[in-house]
Amino acid sequence: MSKPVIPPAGKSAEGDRAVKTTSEPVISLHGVTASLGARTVLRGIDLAVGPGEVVALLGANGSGKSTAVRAAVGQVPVTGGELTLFGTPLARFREWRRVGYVPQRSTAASGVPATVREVVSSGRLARTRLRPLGRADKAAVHRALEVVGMADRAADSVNALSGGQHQRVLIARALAGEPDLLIMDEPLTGVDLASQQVLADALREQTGNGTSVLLVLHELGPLAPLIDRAVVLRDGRVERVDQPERLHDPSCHHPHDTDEAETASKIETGLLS
Ligand SMILES: Nc1ncnc2c1ncn2[C@@H]1O[C@H](COP(=O)(O)OP(=O)(O)OP(=O)(O)O)[C@@H](O)[C@H]1O
Repeated sequence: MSKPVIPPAGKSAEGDRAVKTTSEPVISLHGVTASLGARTVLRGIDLAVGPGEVVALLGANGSGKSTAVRAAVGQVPVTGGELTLFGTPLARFREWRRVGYVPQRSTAASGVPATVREVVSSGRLARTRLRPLGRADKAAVHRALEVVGMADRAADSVNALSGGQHQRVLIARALAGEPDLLIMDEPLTGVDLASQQVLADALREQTGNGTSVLLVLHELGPLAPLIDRAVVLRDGRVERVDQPERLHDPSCHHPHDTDEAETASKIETGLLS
């Protein structure tokens, strides 16, 4: 199998677009099935994210979005179909430093009094192994903290943060690893609108450098312009795939085009039925 082409940091937008159309997906699910307990949750998911692409997983509560991304990072066993990361079947994939994962609303606190900087630094572990953080590692940690607007809280205990601030720290931890693929499960939950815009700007910068993003969302919000494709799940299957940027482009709308407006609004909520 040929090696995937990942554009280097600082690559031009034109170059990224060219790579998008020609390279193999950084993540690919084909007919993927998965069960939780006795319940079949994924019933044959097809999904692919190319280099530099941003794909949103939408759908009603319980449609299988979290299960799909958890399967992609090996947290839920796949019972059928094919799942590859960077062209390698999941079972043989070892390059986890290339993947940044932000789980669904969880806390950065562990009972152990860690500082914000320590938690974000742990995002470099897969790169540094057990070596102390070098200058480049510290710079990446600082930059990730700045990107999410938490640099001034670096020395604070994570136990002293609000829910939305925890979320920003977890996003910074994923960004600190400078991943080629960022997988985020509802990163906007509990994050105020201004911070959502900060995250949108951060993601735009990451994707400009060639990072691919797969994220679970309930609302596109400020991320809408970044999203190349919205994959809507329903009852463990892909119900439809849309291009929200086109749907949100006012030039694409006609005042009387109520069907399209209605579809756009349903995609916005992820409750397309
Ligand atoms: N541990 C579990 N055991 C059995 N069933 C589960 C388990 N966790 C989740 N489920 C079920 O799997 C289905 C899909 O859950 P999942 O969390 O993937 O949905 P989701 O689309 O991410 O939902 P939400 O928007 O509410 O986060 C749901 O019907 C849920 O009840």
